Amino acid sequence: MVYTCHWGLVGAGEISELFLQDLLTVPATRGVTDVAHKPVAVAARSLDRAKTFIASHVPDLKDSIKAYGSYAEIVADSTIDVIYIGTTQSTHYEVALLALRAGKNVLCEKPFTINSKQAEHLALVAKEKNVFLMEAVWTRFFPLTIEFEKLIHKDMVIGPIRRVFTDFSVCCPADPSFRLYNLEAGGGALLDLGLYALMWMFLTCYKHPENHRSNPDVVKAVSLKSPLNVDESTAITTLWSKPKILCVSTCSLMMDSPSECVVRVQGDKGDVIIPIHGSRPEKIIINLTGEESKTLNFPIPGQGLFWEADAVARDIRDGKKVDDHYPIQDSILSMQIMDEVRRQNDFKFPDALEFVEDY
Ligand SMILES: NC(=O)C1=CN([C@@H]2O[C@H](COP(=O)(O)OP(=O)(O)OC[C@H]3O[C@@H](n4cnc5c(N)ncnc54)[C@H](OP(=O)(O)O)[C@@H]3O)[C@@H](O)[C@H]2O)C=CC1
Ligand SMILES: O=C1OC[C@@H](O)[C@H](O)[C@H]1O
Repeated sequence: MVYTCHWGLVGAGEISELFLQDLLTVPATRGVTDVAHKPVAVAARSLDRAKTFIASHVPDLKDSIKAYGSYAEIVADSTIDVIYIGTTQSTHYEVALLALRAGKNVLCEKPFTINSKQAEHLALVAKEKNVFLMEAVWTRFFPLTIEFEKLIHKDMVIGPIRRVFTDFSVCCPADPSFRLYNLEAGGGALLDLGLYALMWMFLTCYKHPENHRSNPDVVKAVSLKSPLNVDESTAITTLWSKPKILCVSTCSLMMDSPSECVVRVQGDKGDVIIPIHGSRPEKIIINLTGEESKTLNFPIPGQGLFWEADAVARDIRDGKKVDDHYPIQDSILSMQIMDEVRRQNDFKFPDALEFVEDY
């Protein structure tokens, strides 16, 4: 039997539109037959904005998707199984608390929060309320990513891993009206883009079978600040002593990632490379010493946000409170590493953003 997951979308911005379009694609087009999705409602900070969002992006559904003019209203809607938070990161903590306290399951856009204390608090509230909580790091759920993990860890195609380079950079207009250059919106390269570079580090080093999900032994980082006070470029070196891997992860708002390679994993027998296509990689290249280069293709039939939505639907169907593939503990560690990078570089957000309730 097909399980249909009922979604409520919070925030009527860019990513909510892409997420909504992906919820509406037919699951069978990506080979999925066990779960389906139904968007039930969209909330914005004004009713007009929510209505305009629905009417302009999904005019055919304007009578079947509800519009709410406040986030408090949507989290009280009993027909919704899970709330998707697509607001700016400056608000994730506050909006997720609102939804969790209303007893709702939550999928919250990346970066999960501003700091790790907020992330820990959300995990605690989700546990108390016995609801599901996950950070929406969509790329983790791509078939490409799952194959990448299998190739390097299970199949060990390149033998023992020695060194890893990961990057995610996007050339952005240096303008505070753009959220990535705006400190008040939780901007900067690290939280928004560095998170992807750290994701590949997590998959390669943290999830290495010999690492047993231990923290890195060393985290050393340098950041270049913009006059607007956000980090424009950051480089993070991590050392993982159990599998004996050195990893360099970089991010920048000043230039795009080199298209030929955002991830390079070097092992004794060769390299595994992922070239980038925006934030939606579609190829894995395997270069083994003395052999012809091999390219594996993973076309994305849509935006690619539906794979994380499918995983959430299965988790909710099965009564899980944490996703096995991306447990909340990994989001907390990711935020802890970013806290440490910011501490080493004296990079603080305004107090109102760093705020954590006593818990
Ligand atoms: N997974 C992915 O590929 C991507 C993820 N993201 C993540 O999604 C989130 C939103 O990004 P994006 O959609 O590009 O951003 P937008 O600026 O397009 O939308 C952000 C939304 O946040 C809401 N919001 C609530 N409070 C505030 C506030 N105080 N200031 C500004 N906006 C507020 C607004 O909602 P309202 O409509 O209610 O007014 C607005 O629609 C970010 O955390 C980003 O990192 C972004 C791009 C890609
Ligand atoms: O998550 C993201 O991925 C793509 C980027 O362009 C965007 O700014 C970021 O939020």
